Amino acid sequence: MTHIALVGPGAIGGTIATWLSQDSSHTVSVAARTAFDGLEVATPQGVIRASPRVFTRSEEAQIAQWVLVATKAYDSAAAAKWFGALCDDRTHIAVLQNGVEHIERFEPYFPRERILPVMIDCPAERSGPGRIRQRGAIHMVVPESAAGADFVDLFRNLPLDVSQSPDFRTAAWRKLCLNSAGAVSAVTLKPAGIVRHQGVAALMRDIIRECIAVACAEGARLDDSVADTIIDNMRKGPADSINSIHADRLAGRPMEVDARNGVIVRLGRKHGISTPMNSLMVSLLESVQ
Ligand SMILES: NC(=O)C1=CN([C@@H]2O[C@H](COP(=O)(O)OP(=O)(O)OC[C@H]3O[C@@H](n4cnc5c(N)ncnc54)[C@H](OP(=O)(O)O)[C@@H]3O)[C@@H](O)[C@H]2O)C=CC1
Ligand SMILES: CC(C)(CO)C(=O)C(=O)O
Repeated sequence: MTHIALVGPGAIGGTIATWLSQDSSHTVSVAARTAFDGLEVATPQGVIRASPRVFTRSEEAQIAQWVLVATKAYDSAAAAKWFGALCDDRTHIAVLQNGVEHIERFEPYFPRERILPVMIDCPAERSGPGRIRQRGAIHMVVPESAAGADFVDLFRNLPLDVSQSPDFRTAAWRKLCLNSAGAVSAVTLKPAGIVRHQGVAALMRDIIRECIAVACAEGARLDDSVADTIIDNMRKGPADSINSIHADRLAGRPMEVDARNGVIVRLGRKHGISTPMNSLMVSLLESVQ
């Protein structure tokens, strides 16, 4: 029996906690900021439900073997406040967030060697506390390592695609390419179908190409064809899909501007790569925060 604690039961955290709860060889508990009754996720395979133990105070927490953090990047310091109550010296932390700085966000609070970064690709939208629509398949990639193998094993009985990669850096940057373009939806308040406008697709391609240039300077292995592949896939996807930074703006929450576009500008500057389109997205989104 593996005890897994999930911190941040929103669109991603709620979906993953509900899936993990379908496997009776785990006990799943949830550290929440806002209390709720039960989880219900409309998945492509049908509706799944779970009633994990939900707590909002650290006095109610128990030590877990795995702590899965799925808060927004800007809530990382607050999420880390749970670690004292959830972790002992054997606990591993898995960071299910977008961006390329999973470890950097949590190493001020936890031993670096027990932090596992997770690239998660899963379009999920929260309609209310504990109510989520999982619009597509879940893919997760972790670095090849003993902890990575353990993490993959948590999902062995579930229909999720979870794998280890010898080149996690490339997987994370490839995902950031997609997310960098998602800023356009947050700026315009238009769902994913806006990519079908030719001028917008061209703008998104430019944003992604800047991301690719910085990714390569950081050691990822991506070429310019990634931009066309991402735009083609977005065009084929559902037009009404709302990405998570767009959802944040609609809900009046802070946005992951720094984790998704700011990081491209910051690291671009470090390598002498100019990133005007990502700078523009950062300025526009910061101006409406
Ligand atoms: N949604 C998506 O489709 C995808 C999102 N991602 C990434 O996954 C990460 C999570 O995104 P997403 O699930 O959309 O975000 P949500 O805003 O839906 O969920 C975040 C959750 O974290 C909770 N939270 C915040 N602070 C704390 C805290 N201190 N303790 C406990 N819980 C806390 C929030 O509480 P409250 O309920 O009070 O708001 C909320 O339930 C982000 O990095 C995002 O970029 C990656 C792939 C796809
Ligand atoms: C674009 C998407 C849905 C892909 O998983 C995502 O990462 C997000 O909404 O933040």
